[in-house]
Amino acid sequence: MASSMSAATASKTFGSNATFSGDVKEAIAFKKTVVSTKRSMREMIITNVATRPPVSMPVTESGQPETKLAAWTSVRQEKWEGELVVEGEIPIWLKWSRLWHIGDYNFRHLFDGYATLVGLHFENGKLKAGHRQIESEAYKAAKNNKKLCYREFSEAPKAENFLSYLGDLASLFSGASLTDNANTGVIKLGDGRVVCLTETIKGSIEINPHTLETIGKFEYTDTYSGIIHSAHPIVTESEFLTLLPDLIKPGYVVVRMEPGENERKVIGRVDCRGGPSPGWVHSFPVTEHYIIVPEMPLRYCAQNLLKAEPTPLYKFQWHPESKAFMHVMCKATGNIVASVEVPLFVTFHFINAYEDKDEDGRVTGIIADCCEHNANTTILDMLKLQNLRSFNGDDVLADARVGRFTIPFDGSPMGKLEAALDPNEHGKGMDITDMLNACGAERPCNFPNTLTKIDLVNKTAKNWYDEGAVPSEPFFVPRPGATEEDDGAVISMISDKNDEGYALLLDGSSFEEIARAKFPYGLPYGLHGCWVPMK
Ligand SMILES: CC(=O)/C=C/C=C(C)/C=C/C1=C(C)CCCC1(C)C
Ligand SMILES: CC(/C=C/C=O)=C\C=C\C=O
Ligand SMILES: [Fe+2]
Repeated sequence: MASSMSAATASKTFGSNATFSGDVKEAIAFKKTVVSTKRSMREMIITNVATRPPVSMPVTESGQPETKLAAWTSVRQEKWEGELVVEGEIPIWLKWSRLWHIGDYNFRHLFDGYATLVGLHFENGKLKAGHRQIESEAYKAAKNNKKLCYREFSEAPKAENFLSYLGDLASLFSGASLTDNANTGVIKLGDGRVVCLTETIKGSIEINPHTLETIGKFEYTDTYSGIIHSAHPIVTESEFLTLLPDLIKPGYVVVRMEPGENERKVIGRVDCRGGPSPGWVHSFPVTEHYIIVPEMPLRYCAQNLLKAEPTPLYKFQWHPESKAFMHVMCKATGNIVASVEVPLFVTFHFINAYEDKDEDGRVTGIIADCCEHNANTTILDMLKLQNLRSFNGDDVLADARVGRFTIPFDGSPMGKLEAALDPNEHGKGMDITDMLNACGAERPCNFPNTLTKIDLVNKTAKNWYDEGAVPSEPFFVPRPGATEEDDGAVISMISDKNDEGYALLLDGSSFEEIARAKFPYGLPYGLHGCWVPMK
């Protein structure tokens, strides 16, 4: 990619020596050939898989059996640990997976589900793996009461009467009724603490990356009283940067937190240029000197936040009349150095951003790339579990592209948004990216089903595809001593046909398969993860 590496990627490093403890008494160990590499076959010991409870096969509205992809099902037990052997030298890999139902309660959307952490640890040729539920208040309350007790992404407990609705209103604005279900991402702070996040601020939960145990709520000690933040802060060894959407006075507060601290300090503020509320900021990009604040016309909606039943766009509303903008804030001063109108867009994930310079080295503008859904909000509906489970061969995934924003610094009122490469290179599917590597599409499909490596200089892509399988977010791990940006391994967790699943390793450069290691059972689709270097 013709750009500086993002801080988030640069912070992923190698480590070693993570251990998982297993309950030997309960363990049901058996030998099974599970790892195939191009060179050898190896053995794995799996623990506790026999505790898998029976699961009934879900059916679609028309009564047809649904897909046997574990991706769209619940994880089958709260906890599992096991070990298998591969060649390699990769540290703990934390990755998300989901519990879609609790008791009889079934969630509706991919962005719902109680958080399960999945850890992969490759060390000296051995792969240890495990998963464990995060003990959020929302999860514990749902488990104890056998019903939803907090407002989740697409679901809310139903108010029993008008008075309790009024109480709900108050508790919404205080944040008390919102979930702390940290099901979206996991970050390693510069001081080594590992925190799981979602878009509610109270859903920041510290975990032990070795055991995957929940340590407790990550408390911010500043006085900021807002309730939501971006799901993807930018985290480096030296700082944590995030955006706090202001729903009262539409805008965004940009904050920074130092390693070892729990206090976010304000860098600056951006007022929205459109209304009636700030645009959804699932993620945002930064460059060396600037923080880029996107103002997307898919905006938070206070009325929808209050509804118990899902609306077509959940907690959001599409406001094309409010237009779309990109703002650029100087990291050092908090001043806004550019604010341009751009074509309408829909994105969850920014990929990267860099400063464009003239011959004298002066910054002339910003280039920012994202996974862009052609300003089409139907992607949110597509990600309903019922839609994902009922794939019947029709090509229903809406087209997406690498959207490249150009934000000039010369005072022009308009910026540009164009495809950075021909979307046919990646099957016109594009999301869930780790810089160069993302998920693309092999049509027909209803969800991104390939791993794709995008080359934004030559405007080409290399694709990996396994018929019927759904890959999770690819993770690039550089080889120690690498000088080329793609010298390393790409790892993804694959949900395979027939309820199976495996960890996949691709060569970062050729994108050829190096190894795969089968899990004892398929795991539900996970969103984001991170590397935790071991001491
Ligand atoms: C793209 C993606 O993964 C989005 C996840 C979004 C989440 C988890 C949003 C969560 C929210 C709540 C749980 C309640 C309040 C509103 C909102 C921020 C939408
Ligand atoms: C799964 C996903 C977003 C995850 C957010 O964190 C987006 C899928 C988009 C499909 O094209
Ligand atoms: Fe995300």
